[in-house]
Amino acid sequence: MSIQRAAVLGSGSWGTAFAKVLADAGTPSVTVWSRRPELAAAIRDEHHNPDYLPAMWLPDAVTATSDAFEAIDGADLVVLAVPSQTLRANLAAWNGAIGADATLVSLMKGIELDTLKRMSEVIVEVADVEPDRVAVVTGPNLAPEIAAEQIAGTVVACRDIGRAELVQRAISTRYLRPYTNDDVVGCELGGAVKNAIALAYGMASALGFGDNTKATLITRGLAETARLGAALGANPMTFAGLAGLGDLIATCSSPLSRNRSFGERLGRGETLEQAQAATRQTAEGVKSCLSIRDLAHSVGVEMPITEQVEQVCHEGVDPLKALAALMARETKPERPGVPSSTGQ
Ligand SMILES: NC(=O)C1=CN([C@@H]2O[C@H](COP(=O)(O)OP(=O)(O)OC[C@H]3O[C@@H](n4cnc5c(N)ncnc54)[C@H](OP(=O)(O)O)[C@@H]3O)[C@@H](O)[C@H]2O)C=CC1
Ligand SMILES: O=C(CO)COP(=O)(O)O
Repeated sequence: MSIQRAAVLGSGSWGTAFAKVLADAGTPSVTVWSRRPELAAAIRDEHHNPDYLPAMWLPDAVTATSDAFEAIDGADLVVLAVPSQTLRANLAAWNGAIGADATLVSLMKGIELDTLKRMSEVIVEVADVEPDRVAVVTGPNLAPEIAAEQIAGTVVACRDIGRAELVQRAISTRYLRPYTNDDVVGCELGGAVKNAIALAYGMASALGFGDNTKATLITRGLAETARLGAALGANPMTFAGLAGLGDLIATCSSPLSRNRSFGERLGRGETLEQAQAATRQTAEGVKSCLSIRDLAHSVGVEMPITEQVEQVCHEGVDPLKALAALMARETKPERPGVPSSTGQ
């Protein structure tokens, strides 16, 4: 069995690059939904997206429309690529359009404000589908690099491994190698939390801190991600994989990352409003640091880096003071609760 017709809902950087991946992997028909008719026309008629990925040319199998119902009609794969905080309203507007057997794929890396739900949970609730029908694609996948066909790995997470394999086949190309995983919780948390950590990394980088600082942020950022994951039932090994460490490294170290770049702006002294005004694309960590912090509190988990990122973004705390606050925390074992090594 293979995917014959895919709908990609969202024509930003990742939605558009993902449409190319699907077509390059052999999907005969890929329809992108763009909320702006002029952008849908550019993708459909000129085979490129001048606003997000002007250097990328799309295969003939990719077309576009500004009518979401037209995109979804008959699709056996429905890919969601809108900002995390608008997903609920977007999906509600498309209610009833998604076919009874279609597989739904989330590309989004955020946690919903207020409900504290992961994106797959929002999809299950609003589209009223079984969790087994929802897959998550996540990993070190900066859209401009994928668009340029630079080699990368990714993860397709789904509770139903047969469905994960279906999506795996649908996006397997000479430049993208997908692995399956049944740990949806861990994969989604890895993708969401790395955005908050990349904001911290960007701040530290703009403040002139060096590689020791950056390595510490990455490593301790992963530690707090894994702590949250453990409390929410994720497999700890997921965080050592592409959806955890892999994505965290790519996002923190790349100047292409919107989250890291946003953090750099804050580190240079811009206010949240100034940084937002200068940024057109989605930096998910800016809002998700709030929901991740609240999610951690709800299960009694400490996430000091995420908490300080929230303080800088939403309470106007000076990034240098946030770093000082992290350093002033009580000293503790590297892995609290894990028995000491008995090796000599
Ligand atoms: N870019 C990347 O490298 C990667 C991104 N992701 C994740 O994918 C998700 C989508 O990101 P990405 O494509 O990069 O984001 P972009 O910011 O590049 O694009 C956002 C898209 O969503 C649309 N949009 C904005 N607001 C709304 C709304 N209220 N209702 C409906 N559509 C809206 C935009 O339309 P318009 O152009 O009209 O504003 C645009 O098509 C995010 O969760 C991100 O974390 C995951 C992996 C890689
Ligand atoms: O998720 C991404 C890479 O895997 C993209 O990161 P940014 O949203 O920070 O650009």
